[in-house]
Amino acid sequence: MTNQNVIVQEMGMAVAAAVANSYPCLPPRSCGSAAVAAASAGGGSAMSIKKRLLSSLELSGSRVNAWVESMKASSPTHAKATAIDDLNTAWMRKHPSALSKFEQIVSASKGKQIVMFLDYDGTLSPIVDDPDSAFMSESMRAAVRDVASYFPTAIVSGRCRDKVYDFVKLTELYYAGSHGMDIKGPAKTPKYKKSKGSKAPNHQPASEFLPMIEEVYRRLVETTKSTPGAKVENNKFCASVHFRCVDEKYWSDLADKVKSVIKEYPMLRITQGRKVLEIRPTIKWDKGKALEFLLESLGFADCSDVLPVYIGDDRTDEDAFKVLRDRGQGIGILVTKNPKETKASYSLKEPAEVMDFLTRLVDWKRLTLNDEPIV
Ligand SMILES: O=P(O)(O)OC[C@H]1O[C@H](O[C@H]2O[C@H](CO)[C@@H](O)[C@H](O)[C@H]2O)[C@H](O)[C@@H](O)[C@@H]1O
Repeated sequence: MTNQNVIVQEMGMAVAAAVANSYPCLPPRSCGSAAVAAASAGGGSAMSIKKRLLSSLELSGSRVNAWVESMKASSPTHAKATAIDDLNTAWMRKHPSALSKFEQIVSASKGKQIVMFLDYDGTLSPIVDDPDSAFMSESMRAAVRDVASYFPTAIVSGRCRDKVYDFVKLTELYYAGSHGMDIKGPAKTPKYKKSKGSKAPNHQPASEFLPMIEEVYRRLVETTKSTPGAKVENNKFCASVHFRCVDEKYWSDLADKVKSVIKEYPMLRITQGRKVLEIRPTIKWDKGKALEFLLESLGFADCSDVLPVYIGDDRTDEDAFKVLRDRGQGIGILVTKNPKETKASYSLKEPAEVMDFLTRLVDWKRLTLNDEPIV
């Protein structure tokens, strides 16, 4: 892994840089400079120079338009803004808002059981500097509780299961912590009708890595303690090294420190999240596998009458979006304010929109249940 691909960049910055680099900086010399030269050559007062300059510009007709367009394009702010707008529009066409396409989404669920999968950080709680303070709001908790009373609902997080449970505090949910490597079913029996063949899903496919992760966590804490702002989190079956509060000038150095520890553990790999490096076992298990495992445990393996809906904001959620694409089943929704390469079909801008979406889903479900004939 090179320094470049371990240094974490949020996508918006990368897009802006690409846009800035792909635009010319100067207008064509011929139009503007010819007009100025003509004006200066004639001599005279500032006013007459301005008049002649204007008439020269008027006379040039289409060339003037070209110059103005070129000037606009060369203005860094305008060029960037226009190009970013174009990118946003094209991206939104490919990944429309799940709120504006709500009807389309619910009509895809006709005759199917929705199963809801929710990432935690950046999806149910806003991104904050201190990972220990990433609380979810009471209103979000209420929305998730309501959703879980109608649809099987799982939280799928990079955090260890206990920690994410401490934030969410809802016993009726399924939890898949450590990027899906620690799965547990609801402590409280959910209200919705369970499907035939569903079984309690307790699964820890990376349990033999526990001592190794513990050791690596301690070594990472030791190795990174000299980097101001660095923070290492023990997520049980994986560890996270946070860059968010580290000055960018130390990012390469911090990434090197992480690599120097991990190179001694060939059974571990490094993946990237939002200003975080995640150290995890090389086993073929991720959020996508967790989604498949949960669907199977819920009795929906190889079923056509299920509609998994996965909402997440991070690179690690892409494994789940990919599974949905490959199955040709379900709906992936990426939470992002900036265009990003993704396998998700829809988007939402931020956790507040996620809450709106969940609330609308519950309202829609209540309405459809009221519409059902009483027998
Ligand atoms: O799968 P997730 O539930 O999204 O967990 C992924 C990581 O999320 C947390 O880190 C991120 O959120 C922090 C709090 O907002 C933020 O400070 C950090 O920069 C983000 O990367 C969590 O702390 C990690 O352990 C998770 O792996």
